[in-house]
Amino acid sequence: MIFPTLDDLRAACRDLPAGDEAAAAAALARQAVLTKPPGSLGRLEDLAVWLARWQGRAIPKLDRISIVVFAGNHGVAARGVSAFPIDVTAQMVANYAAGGAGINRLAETAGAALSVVPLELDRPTADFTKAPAMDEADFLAAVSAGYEAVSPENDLLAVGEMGIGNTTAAAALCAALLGGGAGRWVGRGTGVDDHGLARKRDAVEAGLARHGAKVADPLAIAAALGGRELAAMMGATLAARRHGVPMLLDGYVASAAVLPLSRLSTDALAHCRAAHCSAEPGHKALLSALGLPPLLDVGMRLGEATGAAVAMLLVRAAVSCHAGMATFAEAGVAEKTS
Ligand SMILES: Cc1cc2ncn([C@H]3O[C@H](COP(=O)(O)O)[C@@H](O)[C@H]3O)c2cc1C
Ligand SMILES: O=C(O)c1cccnc1
Repeated sequence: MIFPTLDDLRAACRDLPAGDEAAAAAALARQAVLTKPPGSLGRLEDLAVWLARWQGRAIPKLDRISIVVFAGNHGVAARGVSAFPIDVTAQMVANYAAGGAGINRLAETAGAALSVVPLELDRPTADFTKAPAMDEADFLAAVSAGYEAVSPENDLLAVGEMGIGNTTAAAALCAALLGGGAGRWVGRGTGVDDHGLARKRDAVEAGLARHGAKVADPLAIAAALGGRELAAMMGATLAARRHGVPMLLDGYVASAAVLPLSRLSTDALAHCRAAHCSAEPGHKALLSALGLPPLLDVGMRLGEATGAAVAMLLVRAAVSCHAGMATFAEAGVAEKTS
């Protein structure tokens, strides 16, 4: 296990490696001489420079793109906070293996290798309204599993999740670490009705009442209110940073999972871009708290890294232009005069 103690994990969150400034500068310089008015490719230009910085290459490549989906089960689901039964988590893991889920199709479309990591599905976390969702050992095992799922060889990574009840865990994390009350962070998830929404709000409020005193310690909050798949996404995001792998953040749940990391170290998510803004209403405020404007806003609210997979198409477009366009000199095109 890569993090046997919380202190090991805390140490790994300090002194995070910076990106490659020279590669980023070279990419920026190249953008300035490609045959287009400066800045005319908008955020595609930023994506090319961002990839260059974290890959350490002036001309980034996208030969190895990976998507890892972590699955976990939640004790709080027993409180009627999801529109679907808890068994759906394991059933969807089988669906991933059979190739029938949304992320199977979108990973293939994006040219990404998909792997799925189920995390003790037959042992749901504790109901966080009654006890911490995970004890320290459970939490560290999940963070370690996430860290170990990331290969340093990746050119680009996204992580996603499957876990019935996890939009309630995500809302509880946001409410604890960002404030504003349960109502600001709770949404309909898989599509709960008004009664379900009220049960979610009650659960989040009960979780805050029980564990809110731990807010000074983001890792304690992640263990008390989160879930195994959220902890694993946090571990994977830390691994990507330490290995210099650029990453696309998926939806509300994936973004909430990395919030504790950003509370531990202000620039911990410098290697990340937000793929999209989920239709889950708290996501917009969460992304703004993380300082990460979304690339897309197309009403998706599926999780599974599906939003990130769609944004990979935009990243591929960015690299195709950056690597393949002619410069003014190469094409004999006159440069800007005023
Ligand atoms: C068939 C199905 C496939 C999914 N794939 C992702 N989710 C998404 O919905 C769940 C969170 O919503 P809630 O908090 O309301 O349970 C997570 O599993 C998430 O990944 C799914 C949900 C369902 C039902
Ligand atoms: O945006 C998400 O991550 C999300 C939204 C609804 C259900 N599951 C995940």
